[in-house]
Amino acid sequence: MIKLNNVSKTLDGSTILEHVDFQVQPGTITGIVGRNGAGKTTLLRMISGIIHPDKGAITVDGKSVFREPNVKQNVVFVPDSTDALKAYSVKEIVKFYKVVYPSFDENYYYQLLDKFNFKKTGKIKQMSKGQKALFSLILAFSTNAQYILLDEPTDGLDVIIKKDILQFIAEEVAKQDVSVIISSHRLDELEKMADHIVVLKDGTVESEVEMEALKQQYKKVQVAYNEPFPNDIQDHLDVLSQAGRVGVVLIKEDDAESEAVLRQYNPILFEELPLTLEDVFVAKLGGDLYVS
Ligand SMILES: Nc1ncnc2c1ncn2[C@@H]1O[C@H](COP(=O)(O)OP(=O)(O)OP(=O)(O)O)[C@@H](O)[C@H]1O
Repeated sequence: MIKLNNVSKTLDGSTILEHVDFQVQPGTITGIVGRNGAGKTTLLRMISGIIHPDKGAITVDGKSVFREPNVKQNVVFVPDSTDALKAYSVKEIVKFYKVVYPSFDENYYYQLLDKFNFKKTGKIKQMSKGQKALFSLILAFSTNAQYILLDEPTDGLDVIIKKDILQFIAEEVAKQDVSVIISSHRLDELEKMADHIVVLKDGTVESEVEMEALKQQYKKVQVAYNEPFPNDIQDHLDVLSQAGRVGVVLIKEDDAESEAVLRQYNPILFEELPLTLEDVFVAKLGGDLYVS
C-alpha cells in the first residue's frame, strides 16, 4: 500500500501541495485528477522518491522511499515526456532498466514488443509520439514493480492510440498484481478504469471517490412531463439538465422521497440513464471540477 500522510511541498517559494492525504490499495487503479498546474506531477515525483516532501510522510508498503532506497525497485514513474529515453535503442534500454529494476522481465518485454508490432532494433527516438507513449508503458510493466505511476499517459495522443493505451493498462492490472496511479486532467477517461479517484484542487485533496460505492449511491433519471417542467423539481432536486418538458435529475439510490416528487407530476417518461462521475461532481461538488 502507498500512504501519503499530511504531505506538503513548496517550490520556489510557492506552496504547490498542502496537507495531502490518501492511500493506494494493492491491485487497484487510482486516478489523480486535476487541472493543469494542480500539482499532479509534483505529487507523483514525490511518491517515486525523485523529490522530497517538505512536510508529512510517504510510505510504500510501510517503508519510506527516501530512507530505504530498495523500495524504489518496486516503484516505476513514467513521466509525460519520453525525452529521457530517446538516446537509447530498444535493446540498450533493457540493460539500463535491469540495473534499476533487477526483476525486469526481458522475455515479457520482447513478448509485448511483438504484440504491438515494435521493431526489436532501432532507436527509441525513431518512434512516433504514440509509439513512444506505448513503449514507455511496456517498459514499466516489464519491470515487475508493484507500483506504477503514470503521468498523463494519453496526453496529446489520437483517440485510437489513447484507447490502445488505456486498454493495455487495464489488461496489465488484471494480469499482474500491480497498483497503478494515473494522473490526468480528463475525469471521463479515468472514471472508466479507476477504482478510486482523488481530485486535486488548489494543491490539496478536494475529494475522493470510490467508483463502486458511488455507482451504488446515486442514480440518474430522465423524466418528461405533459406540462411545463415543474418548478418544485427545479427547486428541490439536483437537475443536471433541462430542456422544455424534459429533464435529467440526479437522486440518491434509496431516496424514495425524491423519487416520489418526480412521480407525483405523472411523468410520461421515467428512465434511468448511465451515471457518470461528472454528473455527481456537477451536482454535488459545485460543477467546476470538470477538468477536461
Ligand atoms: N521546479 C519547480 N519550481 C517551481 N515551480 C514549479 C516547479 N515544478 C512545478 N512547479 C509549479 O508547481 C505547480 C504544479 O506543477 P505540476 O507540474 O505538479 O502540476 P500538474 O498538475 O502536473 O500540471 P500539468 O497537468 O500542467 O502537468 C505549477 O504551478 C508549476 O508551475
